[in-house]
Amino acid sequence: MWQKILRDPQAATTLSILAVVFVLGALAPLIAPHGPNDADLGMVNAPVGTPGYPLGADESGRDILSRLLHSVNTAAVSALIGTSVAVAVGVTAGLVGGYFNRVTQSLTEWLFALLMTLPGVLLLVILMPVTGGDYRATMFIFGFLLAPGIYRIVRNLVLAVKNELYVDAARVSGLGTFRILGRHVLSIVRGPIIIAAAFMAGTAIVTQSGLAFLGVGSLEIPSFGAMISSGFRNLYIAPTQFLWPSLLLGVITASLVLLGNALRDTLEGSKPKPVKVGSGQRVVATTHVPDDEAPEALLTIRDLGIAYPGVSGELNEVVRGVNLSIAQGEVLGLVGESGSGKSQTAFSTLGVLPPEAVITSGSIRFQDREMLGLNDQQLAGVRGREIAYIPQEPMSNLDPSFRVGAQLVEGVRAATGTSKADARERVLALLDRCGISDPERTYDSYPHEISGGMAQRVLIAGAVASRPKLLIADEPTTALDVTVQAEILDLLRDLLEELDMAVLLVTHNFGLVADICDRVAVMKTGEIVEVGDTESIFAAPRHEYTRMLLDSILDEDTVRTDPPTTVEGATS
Ligand SMILES: Nc1ncnc2c1ncn2[C@@H]1O[C@H](COP(=O)(O)OP(=O)(O)OP(=O)(O)O)[C@@H](O)[C@H]1O
Repeated sequence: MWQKILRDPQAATTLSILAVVFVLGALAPLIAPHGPNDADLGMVNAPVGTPGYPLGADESGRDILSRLLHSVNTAAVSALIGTSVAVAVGVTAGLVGGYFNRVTQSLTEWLFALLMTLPGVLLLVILMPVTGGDYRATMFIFGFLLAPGIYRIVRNLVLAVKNELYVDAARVSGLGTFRILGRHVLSIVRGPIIIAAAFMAGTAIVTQSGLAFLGVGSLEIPSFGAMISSGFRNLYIAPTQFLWPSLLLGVITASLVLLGNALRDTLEGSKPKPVKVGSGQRVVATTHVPDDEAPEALLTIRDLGIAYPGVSGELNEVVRGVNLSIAQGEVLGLVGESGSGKSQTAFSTLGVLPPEAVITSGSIRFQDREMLGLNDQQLAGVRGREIAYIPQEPMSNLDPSFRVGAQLVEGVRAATGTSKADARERVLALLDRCGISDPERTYDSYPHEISGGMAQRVLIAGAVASRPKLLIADEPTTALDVTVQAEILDLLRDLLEELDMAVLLVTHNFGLVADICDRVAVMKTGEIVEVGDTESIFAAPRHEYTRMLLDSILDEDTVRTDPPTTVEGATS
């Protein structure tokens, strides 16, 4: 995290400025020529450059440079107290209010809503008799007034994260509440808290200065506010008295705000981004590749390279020099171990790689049209119409807020432009065709009301609705149980015959490959190692890795006694 922050020019510059200012402040007792309150009546309103008074002296003959240096310390202490109290109170209440039961949630919410209604600066002025004018006590109270900002951030993040599967997994693995909060929840809120703390430090400094400007607090304490107030009174006699503290206060608060912005860019930008449809993909490749493919090829992938930036910005290729082609009506199986690059290859064809992905080389031609470099609008004309997609996890591809029918109708209307009534008829017929026994009921159901197998049938119905020329199926049966897998497989086989679609089938499942694929491409660590028709790949695999994959198929009739086969570079 620190490496990332320091590599950002804005963060590095503002951090350096703040470090220099606050170190000078800390050294004030050693380097300041005078005490902050040492007055010399002979030096009243001494101009800039007076010997011993480089920035001049104020209306009481006090050295402005010395007071500035000591004021930095007052600002630092104010920021430290205000921010620490806000973070401690806000984080604790946010964790408790977000994680525990409804009563605790309502109680903390009510308390913090009440806190937010209090008039901040006015309250601090009113409480002066309580604080005795001590700016530290004032900043302590101000920390409570800042806490709702942190509380809201933490509470919302906790509410979002507490029902995640990994938090459930931690719970069932026996971790106590505080371990879960510390390990799984606090790590999520850390970034946003750091960002908010930077902004709050600036707010605390400005508020303390504002109070001092108004004369709230001890006159003995050197502070930017008190200096600005004194300079203000002398504005026409000695304008620079007003300039120096204003300038330094401006530099400190601007640096804190810019630092907060830079932290937000670096820390929030570092969160893993989900795959986004329509986010476009960055292509740095020259997409012109000699077209030596057979004219009947529907999809031709040539020399495809996909990379992701590593921690220090270097590109790591996860797909290299991939060549594939699929003819009209052909079913091509793309097999390989987990992480070999199958899904990346499929996603690049659909134009849905994550935004950080970079296509480093190659070309993807679909029906003689180059797909790489198309913008989202151009891709939208192809996706869902001519190229359709069936995902691995059907449930996560259906929006839980809408009924199944409404989601399918939306897709059909976008692809075909038919009326709502026609689209409904078509969807009901498709659901029926895809083996859903009560299409009307499924049409009116929410995703959580149907089973995984039904959800996959729904998505298959949606995918084939526009009679696409190419279907990309990413492990379409993996998330389903064995009997449902067989039914879905039957359905796919029937639909392929009926619609004469080409299919790119990404799978681990050799049974599925043997059943419906005409040809197979085998991928290993980002490269295609073997391509051939299904029969010859099964009968006589040429590559050692293909043999290893085939040898790993479980045989139901034989009890395996041999040790697992391995090849260099393959993971188990
Ligand atoms: N957003 C990402 N950032 C960095 N690397 C990524 C990202 N997405 C995928 N990869 C890497 O790309 C490689 C190929 O991933 P891909 O999902 O294509 O594998 P796969 O063969 O489909 O695996 P599986 O069968 O498990 O889905 C993996 O090493 C993975 O770590």
